Amino acid sequence: MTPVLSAPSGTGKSTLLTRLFASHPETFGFSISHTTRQPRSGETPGVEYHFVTPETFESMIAREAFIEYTRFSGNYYGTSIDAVKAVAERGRVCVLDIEMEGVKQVKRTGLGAKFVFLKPPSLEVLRSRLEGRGTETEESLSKRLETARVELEFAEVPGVHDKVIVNNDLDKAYEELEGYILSVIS
Ligand SMILES: Nc1ncnc2c1ncn2[C@@H]1O[C@H](COP(=O)(O)OP(=O)(O)OP(=O)(O)O)[C@@H](O)[C@H]1O
Repeated sequence: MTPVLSAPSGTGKSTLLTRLFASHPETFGFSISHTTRQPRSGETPGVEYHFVTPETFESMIAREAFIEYTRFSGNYYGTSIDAVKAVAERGRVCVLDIEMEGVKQVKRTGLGAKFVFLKPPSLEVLRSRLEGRGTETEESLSKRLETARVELEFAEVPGVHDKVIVNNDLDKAYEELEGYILSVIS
């Protein structure tokens, strides 16, 4: 059973998953995604992401190396089959951290998955979190907010997600996420 966590960018997936993995270091493992975006300061190739060129990424698409991939804000992001296998080979549960298009693709693969959607309290709060993180330009901020609107609409479709958690109070959201994920993997 693979837990899949999705959310609009900036909702708090990385924050919550970092906490989940730190609390249960023996249980979980991140699959390392591929991306064509530039590393941000403090990011190490092969740790947060495998940073690759668009040419390399497209050759991986052609040989069907990805479980899911998306083009977002002008860059590709994808989860390779090998990256997920690498986690299982270490005896860990792989939690997939992906966005809406990835959710649709994983649904099509027939991979045994439980879909958890993390929801921002509102689009206004999401905007201020993205601004507070200090990683966005005005242009990338409005792109992310527009994408978020579409993702929130998709999340309303009945049956798409097995669990919806609103990330308002971080500690409460964490407890809900931890409780749910531990229950589906045991
Ligand atoms: N419950 C919360 N209350 C207030 N701030 C929060 C909360 N959860 C996360 N944040 C803050 O919101 C910002 C975005 O969180 P984070 O980087 O974890 O989002 P993300 O969903 O992983 O985004 P991306 O998909 O773009 O990587 C961070 O600065 C984080 O500290």
